[in-house]
Amino acid sequence: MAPRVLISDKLSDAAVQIFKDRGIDVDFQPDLGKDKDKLLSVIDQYDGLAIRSATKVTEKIIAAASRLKVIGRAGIGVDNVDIPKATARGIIVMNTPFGNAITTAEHAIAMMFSLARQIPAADASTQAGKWEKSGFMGVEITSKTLGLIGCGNIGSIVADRAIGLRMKVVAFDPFLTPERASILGVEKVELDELLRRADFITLHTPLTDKTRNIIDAAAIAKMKTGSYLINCARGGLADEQAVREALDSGKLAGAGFDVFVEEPAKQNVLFGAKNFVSTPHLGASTSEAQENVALQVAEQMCDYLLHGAVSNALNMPSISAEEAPKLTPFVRLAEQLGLFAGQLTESGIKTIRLEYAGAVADLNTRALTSAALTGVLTPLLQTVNMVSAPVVARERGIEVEETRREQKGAFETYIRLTVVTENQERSVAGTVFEDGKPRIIQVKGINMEAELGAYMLYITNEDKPGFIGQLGMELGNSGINIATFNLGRTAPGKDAICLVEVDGEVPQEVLERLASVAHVNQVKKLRF
Ligand SMILES: NC(=O)c1ccc[n+]([C@@H]2O[C@H](COP(=O)([O-])OP(=O)(O)OC[C@H]3O[C@@H](n4cnc5c(N)ncnc54)[C@H](O)[C@@H]3O)[C@@H](O)[C@H]2O)c1
Ligand SMILES: O=C(O)CC[C@@H](O)C(=O)O
Repeated sequence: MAPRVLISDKLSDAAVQIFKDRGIDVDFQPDLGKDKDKLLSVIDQYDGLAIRSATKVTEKIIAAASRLKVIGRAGIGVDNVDIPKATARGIIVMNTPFGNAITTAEHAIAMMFSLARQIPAADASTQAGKWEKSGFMGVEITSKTLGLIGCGNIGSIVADRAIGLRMKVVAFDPFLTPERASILGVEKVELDELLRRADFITLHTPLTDKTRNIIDAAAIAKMKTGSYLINCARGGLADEQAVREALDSGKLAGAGFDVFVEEPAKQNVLFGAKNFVSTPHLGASTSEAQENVALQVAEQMCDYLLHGAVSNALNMPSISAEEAPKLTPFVRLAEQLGLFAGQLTESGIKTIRLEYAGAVADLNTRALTSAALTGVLTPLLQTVNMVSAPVVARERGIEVEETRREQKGAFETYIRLTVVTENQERSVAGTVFEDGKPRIIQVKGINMEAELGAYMLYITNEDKPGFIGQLGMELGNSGINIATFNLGRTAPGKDAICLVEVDGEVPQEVLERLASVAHVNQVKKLRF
């Protein structure tokens, strides 16, 4: 069955076409996202949800989204998605980090000109027939200092445009390296210095605990009298009440906001203030940007739903479309190793160790580790997947270790997984042969070569004559057909391990009879 995607916000039609062309069943209901109850009632029918900012993907929506695998945000900010809850449910959240950056940077520059020349107020006055030529004295931008708070994708483009306008640009961004600042032609400064020196300040950070109200009354007090403030990033970066007071007192000569603490902003303390210019979250609203983000999100969601390729996910390492086919058999192997160890683990897990040797070490081992963790945790939790497994492991205090190395041994490439519990340490290793099928090559240090089927028996025993015959007879007498049989031992007459693939479920009473066969130490059924 083709995956089903719901587009619940106003996305460019280009996205719909991409989904259709790639064989995905798509429902385009651009206003559905605003109707929380309706969304809640239909979300369980979809594998993918494509949104902009109007759809709020809350904990409740995520809880009801039993089939959902991916949420695609056509845009940058994902503050309308409960990412921790999505992650816990194994749902990938992806965005399109570059598609609307130029457009948003241009909006910030447009705001700067609007403020410098009071264009909106002058326009309203002129169209009202007032011709107030002396009422709208402006300021020149050339040679003024622009202070960027946040110098990532959008901030850097704003810097580039501002330098083109012959402005001096200073930037406060703790993650901006001096090298990058020098490439961009901006001066990296601390916040206080920026506040003190800038004629125009523009905000380009996400809204976090650190950036909320980064422009508050105390920050405004440090700014130049007659300076300007622009916010085209997120409502809440500036304290709206404090900005209003600064506009009223003339401390700020103007402020331009595209984003508000509460959106849609039908009322706001800033409305009506002198030289306050506002737009209704239009930063990303150009046909070019909307086409870009719609195409990109649709492609990314299709790549994931159809091929498992992951790009621009906020809660999962990237797997390129090119890499996905190479990775797939190793993902299966890693998950099988995890399932194997997870089903044999009965006490609290302290550490899960992954060792990648040979060619597999050059692949995306973060994704493989996620797959292995999924396998280990599935017998305990059932609903865990590659997105949620690393978080679940962390929450449970499980230490995850990963090592990679070149391999010169018998197998060209292999993965070894070790689970350390309070009581013991158990390792299982596997490889992928040329046929693309995963094989188990070592269990607890004992070499063997076993393909895992859906129904397996794991038996540990002493290596004694007659054991195999007795085991086969017991299974045969119970009507259970053996599909494959694999043995390994430490040394003749010593510890041995037997992996038997059977054609169906083995009832409990048969397991008990097998456990009582002479020389058997342990019998456990495993499912893959
Ligand atoms: N108005 C709109 O329609 C619109 C459109 C696109 C993006 N946005 C918003 O614009 C903002 C920036 O987007 P971006 O693509 O440039 O993001 P980005 O992640 O590329 O850049 C953000 C920058 O902020 C910096 N930063 C983080 N914490 C900081 C702090 N405490 N102080 C200073 N800098 C800090 C980061 O180091 C990073 O360089 C986001 O909030 C995004 O949601 C708004
Ligand atoms: O979708 C929009 O119109 C706004 C997008 C913008 O806020 C973003 O973070 O990308």
